[in-house]
Amino acid sequence: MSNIVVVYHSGYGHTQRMAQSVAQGAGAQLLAIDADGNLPEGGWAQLAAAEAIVFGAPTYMGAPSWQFKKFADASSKPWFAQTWKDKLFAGFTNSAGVQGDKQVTLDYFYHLAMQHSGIWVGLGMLPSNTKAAQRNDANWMGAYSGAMAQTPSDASVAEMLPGDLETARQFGERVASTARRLTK
Ligand SMILES: Cc1cc2nc3c(=O)[nH]c(=O)nc-3n(C[C@H](O)[C@H](O)[C@H](O)COP(=O)(O)O)c2cc1C
Repeated sequence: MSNIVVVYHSGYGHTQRMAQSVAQGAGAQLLAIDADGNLPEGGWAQLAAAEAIVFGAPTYMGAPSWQFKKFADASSKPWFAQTWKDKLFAGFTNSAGVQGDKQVTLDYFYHLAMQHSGIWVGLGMLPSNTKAAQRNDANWMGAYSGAMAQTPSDASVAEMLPGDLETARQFGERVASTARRLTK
């Protein structure tokens, strides 16, 4: 089995639920960035050992949360030594708006992966965008560069949309199957 780590921040639990779906699909370990923007003990070693790293954060004010950015800045240490070079990378985000500037967050994850000389894995799923499309179809959000979820601002974690969570799960499967192909 591939060694995949989903490293994420979630302020209020919604992005954490999405992270759990990605991890379920990928057979990945979850690594939470805490409210102060720090990893738990052993977190950096977990990332160093990973074949694939999946970034996740809510979109706050049109970008990843500051806690994720603090983690990203702290990753300048592996960047200096290029120790994450040639790992697979992927990303996901969740926000209240259907658009809400989520793409900026995915783009940030992509650039972070490129700074680490990684290999980017996109969503790999056609959008559900016909007249017959239903909100809970896989990739109703129409994303390409990573997985997106939209959670209304007054929705609880339990009320997250099953279609978005299923999209996240399938995205995790894709990261895992790509990792298997590259490492066999
Ligand atoms: C400080 C802050 C900024 C936010 N900015 C945006 C935004 O730019 N676009 C958007 O669509 N939603 C925005 N939201 C809504 C969150 O993305 C949304 O509530 C999300 O589900 C929160 O995920 P979490 O529970 O993992 O923190 C913002 C929420 C907060 C608290």
